Amino acid sequence: MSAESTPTTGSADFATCDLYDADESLQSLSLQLLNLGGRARFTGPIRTIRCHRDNGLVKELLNSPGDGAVLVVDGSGSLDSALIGDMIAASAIENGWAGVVIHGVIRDREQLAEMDLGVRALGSNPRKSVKDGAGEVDVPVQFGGVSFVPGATLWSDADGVLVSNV
Ligand SMILES: O=C([O-])CC(=O)C(=O)O
Repeated sequence: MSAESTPTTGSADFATCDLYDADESLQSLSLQLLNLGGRARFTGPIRTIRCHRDNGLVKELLNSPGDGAVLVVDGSGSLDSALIGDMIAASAIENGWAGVVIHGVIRDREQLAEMDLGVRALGSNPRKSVKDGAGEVDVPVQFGGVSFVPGATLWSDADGVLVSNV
């Protein structure tokens, strides 16, 4: 299977191992983000947010049309407050987002595990974030040795996360 022949949105049938074998230039995330959503395999074009313990922008963006995109949130790796929970995840599903990859934590872990959304994060914390809206949308972000550029494609499954180069 090649990356070119793989559907690029939604919960398509692919294997990240096969994609990597077909194209070793793909970026692979070594950071072991947990698979916490009910959709374990997801892919789509990347949108991004950079924020720190403030999920105002995350809530706003996931409440707008996702068109099959994956939102990558660089929460600077903070374990101190959740960047999404079940309400924000529900609005992401309603708005057609494929998934959310978070360098940070979530809450409502049991509920997210049952929801049809890809969710990867460092873990969970019941403490919520503030909603002042501080941060940046659709800027390139980096973590775990991977550069996440808006418009690049992300694939996530049980084995890990791959990102195309743009
Ligand atoms: O509102 C938040 O900050 C997170 C949350 O609990 C939810 O999405 O349900």
